[in-house]
Amino acid sequence: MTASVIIAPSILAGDFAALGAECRALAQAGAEWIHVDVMDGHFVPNLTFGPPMVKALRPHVAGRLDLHLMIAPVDPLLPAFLEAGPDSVTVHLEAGPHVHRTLRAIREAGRQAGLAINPGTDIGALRWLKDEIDLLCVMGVSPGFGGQTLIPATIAKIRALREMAPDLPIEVDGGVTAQNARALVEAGATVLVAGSAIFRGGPEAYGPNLRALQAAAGGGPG
Ligand SMILES: O=C(CO)[C@H](O)[C@H](O)COP(=O)(O)O
Repeated sequence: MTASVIIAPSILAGDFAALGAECRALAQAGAEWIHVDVMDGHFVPNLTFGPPMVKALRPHVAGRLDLHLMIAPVDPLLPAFLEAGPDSVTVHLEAGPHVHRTLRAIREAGRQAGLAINPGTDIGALRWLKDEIDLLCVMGVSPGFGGQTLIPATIAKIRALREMAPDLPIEVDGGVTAQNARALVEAGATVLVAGSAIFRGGPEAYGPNLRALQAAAGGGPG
C-alpha cells in the first residue's frame, strides 16, 4: 500500500495573491494533486474560495484538482462548483441534508465523489455510503484552519475505516507532518493532504518538502 501514497498539497497554505503561480510551482515540484479547500464561514469558521476562483485556478492545475467543500447546505452551490472543473468533489457527511443524493449528483456529473468526516463523527455511516464514493476524507483536525495538530485518535479511526473498506482510497486532511505520515499510511491512508508541511520555506522548499513527506510516508513518487 505504501508504494502508491499520494501527497496532495493544500492550497489553503499558499499565497492567496498568487494562487495560479503556487499551483504551477507545486506541479513543478512534483505534486500530482492540488487540494482546494472551500470554506463558507458557516459550516466552518473561515471563508475562502467560491466557484469563480476554482474555475480560474483550473488551468493552472496540471494534475488532479481535489475539491473539498466545507459548506452547508452544499446542494445549492454544487452545480457551480461542478462546472468549475474539479476532478473530484468531496462533501461532508455532517453538512447534509441528503448526502447520498449529493454524492450521486457528483458522480452523475462525471467527477469522483468524496465523503469527508469530521473528527467527532462516528464511522458507521460508511457502511451505507461506501458504494457511492470514490474517496473517503478523514479529517485529522476540526476543519476550518491550516496549521493545527493532528488529533491522535485519527490513526485508530483510519485503521477501523480501512477494515470496513479494504480497497477505498482514504485521504487524511489536517495536521499531517513527516513525523506522523508513516503511522497514517500504516493505518490505511493512501492520500496525505498537507498544507504547512509543504509550504513552509517558500517555493524553493516545495520539492524538498514533498520528497521528505513522501519518504517519511514510506512510498514512492506520487
Ligand atoms: O482542510 C483543511 C483545514 O480544514 C486543510 O486542508 C488542512 O488543515 C491542511 O493544512 P495543514 O496541513 O496545515 O494542517
